[in-house]
Amino acid sequence: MSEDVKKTVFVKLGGSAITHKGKESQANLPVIDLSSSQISELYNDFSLILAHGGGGFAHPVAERHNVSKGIEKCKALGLANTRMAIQGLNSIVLTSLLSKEVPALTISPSTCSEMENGRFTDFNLSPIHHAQKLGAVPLLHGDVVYDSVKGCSVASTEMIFSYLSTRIKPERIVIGANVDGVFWDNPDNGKRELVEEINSRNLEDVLSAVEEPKTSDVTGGMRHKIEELYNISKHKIEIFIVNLSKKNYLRGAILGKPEVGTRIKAGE
Ligand SMILES: Nc1ncnc2c1ncn2[C@@H]1O[C@H](COP(=O)(O)OP(=O)(O)OP(=O)(O)O)[C@@H](O)[C@H]1O
Ligand SMILES: C=C(C)CCOP(=O)(O)O
Repeated sequence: MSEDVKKTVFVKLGGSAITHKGKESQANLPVIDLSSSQISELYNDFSLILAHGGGGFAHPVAERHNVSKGIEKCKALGLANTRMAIQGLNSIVLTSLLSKEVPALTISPSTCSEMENGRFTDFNLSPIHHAQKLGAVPLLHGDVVYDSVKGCSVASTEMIFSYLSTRIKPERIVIGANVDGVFWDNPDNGKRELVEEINSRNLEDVLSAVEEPKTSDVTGGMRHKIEELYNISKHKIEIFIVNLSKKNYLRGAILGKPEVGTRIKAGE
């Protein structure tokens, strides 16, 4: 397929799936490998921009060092420790992708972006474009970024996607997690039911069904994810949350036809 007809798809490998989030620094290697295999089948047909979250590697370290409160609280050592934790996970994800012959190139947002009070004000896209020009697949990750007000801020993958999506305009965004999508409790039958689509009619109800994170999560867990993604979907970008632990769910979502998952679609 020629470069100009390839559709851009952003893919997040969520920390809830690629790590054991309740334990510190434990990667879920089978899920990482399963994701890498599906990416390996598809990366030639799409212009993929990959990213991964912090999971049980970065979130506990960031929390311990109060990184979200800025440099006065966390000091350079807290910032450095958190970046080391995310880089540790990045190296595991990269090893898996390369083992499946996906030419992934890590681009750390902390080296090419800037924030102001927790929102991106600048993100140099050249490293992403250069990687793509060379036939490589950019691999970003949640990170700790220089902040002109707080000194440093934690940037979630969803915040990164939000900023990038107004500039790169992906066809769709796929968020992989350890759940089939977003659930709500059905009071009629007492069961948890998958929300097939989050839209303007049910957004508030869905948000009230979201539970507070049970493990360390400095970026706000599922609630933050839904809020950021809902805002991105206002730009007519298709968004799916799918389960990375299930065979071929990621593949289906990248192709735009997820077997099971939650679609986020503003405006209806
Ligand atoms: N209503 C809900 N439906 C589905 N999952 C929910 C709900 N409420 C809370 N959750 C939790 O949200 C978690 C996924 O969100 P989380 O932010 O941990 O994912 P992630 O993006 O993969 O993680 P990371 O930020 O580390 O990359 C699930 O493991 C689940 O426990
Ligand atoms: C905790 C850090 C450094 C990254 C958080 O990124 P996320 O897991 O995508 O929210």
